[in-house]
Amino acid sequence: MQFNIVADENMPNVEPWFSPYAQSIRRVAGRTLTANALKDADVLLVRSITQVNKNLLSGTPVKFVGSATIGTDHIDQSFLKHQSIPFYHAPGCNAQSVVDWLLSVLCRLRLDHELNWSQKVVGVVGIGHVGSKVANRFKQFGTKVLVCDPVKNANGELPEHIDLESLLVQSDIVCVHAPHTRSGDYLTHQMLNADRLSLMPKNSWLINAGRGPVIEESALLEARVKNGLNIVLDVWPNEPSVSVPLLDAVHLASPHVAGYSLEGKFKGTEMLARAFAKEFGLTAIKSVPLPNGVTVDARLFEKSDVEQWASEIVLALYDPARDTAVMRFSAGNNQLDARTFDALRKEYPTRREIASTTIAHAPEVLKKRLKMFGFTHFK
Ligand SMILES: NC(=O)C1=CN([C@@H]2O[C@H](COP(=O)(O)OP(=O)(O)OC[C@H]3O[C@@H](n4cnc5c(N)ncnc54)[C@H](O)[C@@H]3O)[C@@H](O)[C@H]2O)C=CC1
Ligand SMILES: O=C(O)C(=O)[C@H](O)COP(=O)(O)O
Repeated sequence: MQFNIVADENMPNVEPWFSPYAQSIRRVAGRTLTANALKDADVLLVRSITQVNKNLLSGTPVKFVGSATIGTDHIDQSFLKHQSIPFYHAPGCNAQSVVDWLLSVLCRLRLDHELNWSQKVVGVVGIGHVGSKVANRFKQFGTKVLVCDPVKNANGELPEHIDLESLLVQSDIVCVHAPHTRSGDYLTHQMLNADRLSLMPKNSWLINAGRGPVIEESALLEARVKNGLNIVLDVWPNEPSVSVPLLDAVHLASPHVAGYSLEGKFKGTEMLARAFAKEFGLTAIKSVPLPNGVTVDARLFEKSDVEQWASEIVLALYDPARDTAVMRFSAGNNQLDARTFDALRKEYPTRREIASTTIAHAPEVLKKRLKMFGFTHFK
């Protein structure tokens, strides 16, 4: 059986993974996709910017939907289930990318704001694929970590869970890795509102790489002014638009790219291809190899302080200060508009993960520090 496949234009490797089963592969702009563009489609492959629901799929022959993402808040899964359309996403595909993004953020804050983050109390909200890796990485540095995940706790999976309010009161740095949900017992829509943010210690830090609407924009701005809250955002309350007052209020900004490592993107497509092959009883191709990772010469970043030296090396892979500057430069008077936000993501430069990177000429003391960040290749 051969399929007509419609895939988001920003998904890598669709051709090598899907061409063995494809009558056609058509690339489309995910944000503006309409039912009309799916009138002959058997398979729909999307990213987070396509709302997949009754409006999009009614009257189309689509019989498989895949999203090369961790998050699923753009998918009406109950509609798909009701229509018996199999749906797969890519749990965990870019979790390591988000961890690496966070480490770069912390290194930038260490250098620019002397934030000695590894000695602080860090609260992690949402302990799934991303949050659990984040918590474990902090523990490598000996950091005290508090965790909040009421869903896992209710299932008896997270005995160390503390409630959100206690976590906010006790943490110097809060990292949000929760999904965006609008229903259920533990909905996260605007979960971080003015009352909750007011619980955070003065001048503490809030970092969100989960979903934007988990935090209320007006509450963030108020907490910045009233409580000196320091803010880092990869995801935005009204994404894809970003208001200039909010962009001005944050210390570091990026256009929803925490998950954008090459490794994460490759894995997302691969997971969908394997799920697709299994669903239709087909044989998946073996692999699409990743390009070789990069080598960084430690001597180019030498500093007398080993923590600073390691930070400079992490920032050589990815520096969120660059994204911050690009977003500010690209914004108009009142907002960074949706089209510009999407363009920044579409044209995003290739980023490699820490674990794919080789460090050359690092002395033992530096190697020891770099291993804490997840570097494993040295020469
Ligand atoms: N910025 C980016 O580029 C990326 C963002 N994401 C976002 O990060 C989110 C987390 O990713 P994963 O860890 O892979 O997802 P996951 O589904 O593995 O874990 C999410 C965790 O959040 C927990 N959770 C649900 N409601 C909660 C609440 N009210 N309070 C605290 N925790 C709650 C769940 O129980 C679950 O353990 C995704 O849903 C996605 O929206 C994911 C990848 C990249
Ligand atoms: O996987 C997720 O969930 C994410 O947030 C992705 O990194 C979002 O990337 P796009 O699908 O919007 O390209």
